[in-house]
Amino acid sequence: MSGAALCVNGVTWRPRKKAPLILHPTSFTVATGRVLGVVGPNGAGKSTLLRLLYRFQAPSSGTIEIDGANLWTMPARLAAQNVAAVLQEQAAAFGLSVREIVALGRSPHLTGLAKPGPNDRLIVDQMLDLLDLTHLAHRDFGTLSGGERQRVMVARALTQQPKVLVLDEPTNHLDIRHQLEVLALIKQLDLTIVVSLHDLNMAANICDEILMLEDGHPRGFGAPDDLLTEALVSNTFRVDARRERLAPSDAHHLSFHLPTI
Ligand SMILES: Nc1ncnc2c1ncn2[C@@H]1O[C@H](COP(=O)(O)OP(=O)(O)OP(=O)(O)O)[C@@H](O)[C@H]1O
Repeated sequence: MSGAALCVNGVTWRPRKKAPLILHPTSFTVATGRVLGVVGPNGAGKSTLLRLLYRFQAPSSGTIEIDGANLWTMPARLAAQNVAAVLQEQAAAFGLSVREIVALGRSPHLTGLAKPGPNDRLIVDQMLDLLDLTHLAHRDFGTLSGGERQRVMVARALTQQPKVLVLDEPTNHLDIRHQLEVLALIKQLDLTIVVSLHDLNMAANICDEILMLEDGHPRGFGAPDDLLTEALVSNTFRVDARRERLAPSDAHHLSFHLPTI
């Protein structure tokens, strides 16, 4: 797998013509293999932006390019070879096993009515192993816990071998161990990644750049240490944010308190 440059130029989104904008003009570039974190309070527009990136809803204006190719004018199959997504809410896939769900990730790579070949099966096995799912391969997806389902969806997205991986709150439902594993995986993947996260310390830890959204407006873009200042975090989230350095790593750590009146 290898990443691609993602270039977002002035995208906006509104649910219908003449409705107020939910996402105001937003532009940024993610270089090949970098991890962009999208953060902001509830209702800031994080999922709305992500939906434009995995071709679920079209931008009302602006363009999204992957290595210079317009994501929204390329054929759907090509788009699916370029971008995979892991979403917060997964439709229950009744009757399908874990292995069958993960194997669905190969669909954009199969031509016509072609059946999966040995290479496709090998990729599925590798991703089941990577996400610690081999022992669950034959279980009905509908019987899994929330965290197990989340790992299946990450495995399916990786089986798609995309260039850009979009993850909406990927650590929801995961216990601490599996959170750390999914975050370590995100850090180590040779892909371009856009991930929305509520935990700002987690975002600072795994992201190369952060985009801060508030009320559908981009409020800042930059390296975590530069962007996540006490002032920006306090103003955007309406809290008192303190930033200190942790020993012995010397990494920044944010803590939050309700403002005293
Ligand atoms: N189809 C729609 N029609 C009208 N409003 C919408 C639609 N989709 C989203 N919104 C509104 O747009 C705003 C942004 O929603 P979005 O889900 O993108 O926020 P978010 O930053 O992902 O929030 P959260 O952290 O709570 O998941 C919210 O106020 C939401 O109610």
